[in-house]
Parts: sequence; structure tokens; C-alpha cells
Amino acid sequence: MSAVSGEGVIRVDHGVTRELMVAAGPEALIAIIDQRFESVVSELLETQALVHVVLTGGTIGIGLLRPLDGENRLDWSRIHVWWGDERWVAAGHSDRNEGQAAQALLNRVPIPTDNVHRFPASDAGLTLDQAARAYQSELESFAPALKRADFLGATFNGTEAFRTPAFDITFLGVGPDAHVASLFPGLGGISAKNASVIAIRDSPKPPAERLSLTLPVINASARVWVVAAGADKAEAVHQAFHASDPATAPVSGVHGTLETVIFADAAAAARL
Ligand SMILES: O=C1O[C@H](COP(=O)(O)O)[C@@H](O)[C@H](O)[C@H]1O
Repeated sequence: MSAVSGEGVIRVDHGVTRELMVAAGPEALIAIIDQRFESVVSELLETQALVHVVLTGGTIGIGLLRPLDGENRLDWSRIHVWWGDERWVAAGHSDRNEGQAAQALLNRVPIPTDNVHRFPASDAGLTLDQAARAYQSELESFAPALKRADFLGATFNGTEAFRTPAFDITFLGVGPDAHVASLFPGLGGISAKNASVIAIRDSPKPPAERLSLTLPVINASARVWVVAAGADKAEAVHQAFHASDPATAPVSGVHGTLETVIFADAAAAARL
């Protein structure tokens, strides 16, 4: 497959259809992602009361937020934002994904405070496990208001383990090691099924302690959009299409119920 600027390519591997969107470089990539985001969210807001979006940290994950909705087209009062993962550091620490997102986007758009669902920070008076449960409870609190088709009631050993909104769009960055959110290759978190949110204590990428959504929650999303730029992501993007074991390549295990799109710049798509 050739990687041509702006080209969309459908690949079918391992039973999941994944779409590839390629742009020449990071700036062109961000323009493509933002245009699609604004168009999809605008359409959704015509037919549903609320739109739930999961944001990601990382270079492109934060970069795409800076120019987003520069023309104030979106009705932010009906958009809820969540995060796929968070670093376990104090509020205000520059490593916090939510703080980076606030600077890049949330501080300049009219989004109500109640619509911004941050993970607890390490100085909030909770243990890491309590913080994971608190975020799971926040997710649960949104499920009853939704139609049955719009939330996931996940069962584990025959009983309902958790409920979570089925997000409309979930953004995921991907690491050079193919991790998504804070689900890393070779670690137990990638196979967690009995919780929507887990505590991570052994992240190979600092900080070691993190909070992360689990794979069942991510995969209940209507749209999963993986974003990647740079030559160091080429192997991970290749694995998104060709690997078959999420335990060793977590990015290969994510998908949306409606669509799964890998947005990559030419350098990140170079191995396809
Ligand atoms: O630590 C994290 O890393 C990934 C990818 O980040 P990048 O800088 O290599 O693009 C990100 O998706 C995740 O949210 C974040 O916590």
C-alpha cells in the first residue's frame, strides 16, 4: 500500500475493518482530524442531546486540540469530555493530560465545568485504587440516563461488572511500543475485563503510576480514532493493521462499533 497525502484506505485484518487516513506531515494530519471531528460532532448534535468524547494525551493527541473549533461552530454545552488515561501526579503538574488539554482547548471554549470529566489527581486525598473506582463511578452515573443501546453493561463471571457510556468518539495516541491509553504490552492491564478503569503501577513510560480505561470500555465506543505522527510510530502503526495479539501490541486490539480509523502522517505510515 502506498501512503499518499490525504488518501483514505480500507484494510480488513483479523475481522476488524480499519480505515487509514494519511497526511504528509503532523500539521496536515491535525487539519484532517479536526475537520472530521467538527463534521461528525456537528452531525451527531443534530440527532442526539449529548456527545461523549474521550481525549488522549501525547504529541498529536494534544496537538490536535490547539486549532480545534477555531471558528466556534460546536455547541460545547452538549459535549462531554473524558480521558482515556491519566498520569498519577498532583493537580497542576505539567504531566497531567487534562491540564495539557485545558491549555490547548478547554480553557478557550465555552464548555461547562460539569461536562469535563477529569481523572482525580494524586493530591486529591484518594489512593490510586480509590481514584480508579471514583472514575468508574463517574462513568456509571452517566449510563442510566442513556438508552440501552448507548451504554455498555459489561458482565464478568455472569454478573454485571460495570456500566459505561458508549462514547461517540474515542481518541487514542499510540506509543512506539504500541501502547494505547495506559495499556502497555506485556502488562496485565490490557486483559482487564472486570472494571472500566484500572490503576497502573508499572508503566514503563514515566510516571509509573497511572489510571486507564480498559479495553472493553474503549471498544464500546462508536468511533475509535488512533492518532500517530513521526517515524518512531511506524512500527506501531504497522502493528495496528497486522498484529493479532493485543497483549503484545495493544493498538491491534482497539476498535469502534461503527468505525476504527488510524490517522497517520507519512512517516508513521511508512511501513504500510
Ligand atoms: O503517556 C502517554 O503516551 C501516549 C502516546 O504519547 P506520544 O507522546 O508518544 O504521542 C498517549 O496516548 C497517552 O495518553 C499518554 O498518557
